[in-house]
Amino acid sequence: MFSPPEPIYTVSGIRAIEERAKPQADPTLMERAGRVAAEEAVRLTMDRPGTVLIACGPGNNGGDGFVMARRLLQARRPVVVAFAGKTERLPADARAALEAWHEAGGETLSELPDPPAEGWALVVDALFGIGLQRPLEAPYTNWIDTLNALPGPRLAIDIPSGLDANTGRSLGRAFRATHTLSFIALKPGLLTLDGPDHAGAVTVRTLDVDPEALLPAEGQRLRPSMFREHLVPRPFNTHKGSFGDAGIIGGANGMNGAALLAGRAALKLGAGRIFVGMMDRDAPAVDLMQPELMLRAPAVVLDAAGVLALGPGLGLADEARRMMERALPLDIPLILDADALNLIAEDHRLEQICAGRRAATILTPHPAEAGRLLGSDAASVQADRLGAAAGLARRFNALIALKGCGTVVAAPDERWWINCTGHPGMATAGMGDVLTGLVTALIAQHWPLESALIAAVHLHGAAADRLAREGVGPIGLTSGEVIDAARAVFNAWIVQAATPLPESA
Ligand SMILES: NC(=O)C1=CN([C@@H]2O[C@H](COP(=O)(O)OP(=O)(O)OC[C@H]3O[C@@H](n4cnc5c(N)ncnc54)[C@H](OP(=O)(O)O)[C@@H]3O)[C@@H](O)[C@H]2O)[C@@H](O)CC1
Ligand SMILES: [K+]
Repeated sequence: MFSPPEPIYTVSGIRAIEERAKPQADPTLMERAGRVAAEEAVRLTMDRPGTVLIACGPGNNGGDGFVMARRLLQARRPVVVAFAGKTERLPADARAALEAWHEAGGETLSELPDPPAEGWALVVDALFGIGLQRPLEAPYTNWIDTLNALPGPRLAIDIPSGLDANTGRSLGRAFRATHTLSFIALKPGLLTLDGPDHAGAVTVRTLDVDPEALLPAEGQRLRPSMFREHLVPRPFNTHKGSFGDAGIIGGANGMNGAALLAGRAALKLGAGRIFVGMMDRDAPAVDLMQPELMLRAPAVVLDAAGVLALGPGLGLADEARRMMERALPLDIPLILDADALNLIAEDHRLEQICAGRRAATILTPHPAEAGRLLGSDAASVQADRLGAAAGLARRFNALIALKGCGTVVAAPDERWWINCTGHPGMATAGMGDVLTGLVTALIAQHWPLESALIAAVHLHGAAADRLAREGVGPIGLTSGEVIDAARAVFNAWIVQAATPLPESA
């Protein structure tokens, strides 16, 4: 549960580590990679006797495949190698690996063979790794289509072929793995955008290299250990005033529910008092499902809140714009989502006030909102989620949570994290409002902003994961259900955090 955060490196980072590790590496990194890949193949085929198919490509990813094949052959596992490249164009290490495979008695085919009657025990993709430069074309796309159509377990070596290791974008076509064995460290592309749909279960083998000793982590996979120090039981001698005054402003006509969901999430994650300012003058005066919430006029909430979230169902009317003009200069932390972001995107003056704020700001855009803020569009944001999140963090001097598959959190000082909790059932109405409420609650309870955002993002997904495990969703999951589950997961974390670590940890 509290395992350390895992470093993530982009391709240039991995290359830099490789350069530094290579001179001392004996056996070579490729030898090590092929060996651990063979071990993984043995593990995956423990109860599946039969032949392993390895598809090898024109670079060092293919070289890993040749070493793997040799190791499996030496372990008396039947293995077939298909090589989609030219021997004379292979890089030196990969060519040596191919020669060693031939010397060990192995053969290479130049086309993918038909599967045996009983099917392949395992299909291995060693076509392309982090050296992929451009969208794949025929014949590689045909190879990948054929491999993807094969039943049974499919193992990708380092990264599924066709996936951009930096962005997670499928370039033309990408291998769909059930398992990915990645070397040295995680790459962002495994964790965000199309990555999780293609990588399956990801395992990292460091190849006896300590990446962080050679290059500080560029990013990190989000883990509860990063905010463990704040997961502490409440002292007995406290009262509701000890846990902060959270304000939520939104809930325009037709969107009352968005503000209520955010308020309920803030309540159930422990904020002391929650003021919900409804933009809709005809909104109910009380949330009958959650009468603990104090529904007030938005102007009252502006004055009452120690931390303020603007956006859930805020709308784009002039009153909403005026509310933003009053809220942005306040000297309290602000969480901006949904229409608060859209208003900033369409009003240069609001944008400037927001970027120049002295107090802390958090923006939680989805890709379309991020696109509007950056003056681009959702597709451009998705083409480089890390870059978009980092760009927004710099532009607004704010913490950013760019939502979507593999939410990217970015800080203005260039640090970033990728979250891996959550599932597609979360793509439903109100889910962003709940996240807003969770972040607001933690800040109300005096968590440092960065920890609050990271914890809320992780918790949001972990709550949905817990529900899915219990049979609630993924499809049809509602955001209201996530609120109750978030409360349960959060309290469980606090109990676990108080449990002493075993001696060996
Ligand atoms: N880093 C490490 O520490 C370690 C790395 N190791 C392994 O090395 C892998 C990286 O190897 P790599 O650099 O040779 O790149 P790789 O992915 O095999 O592809 C390059 C080849 O593909 C070609 N090519 C590219 N795009 C193409 C396209 N769209 N369509 C067609 N061709 C395309 C490109 O040709 P070109 O672009 O020049 O035409 C070149 O021939 C890494 O993922 C890991 O598995 C481990 O051995 C040990 C530790
Ligand atoms: K691969």
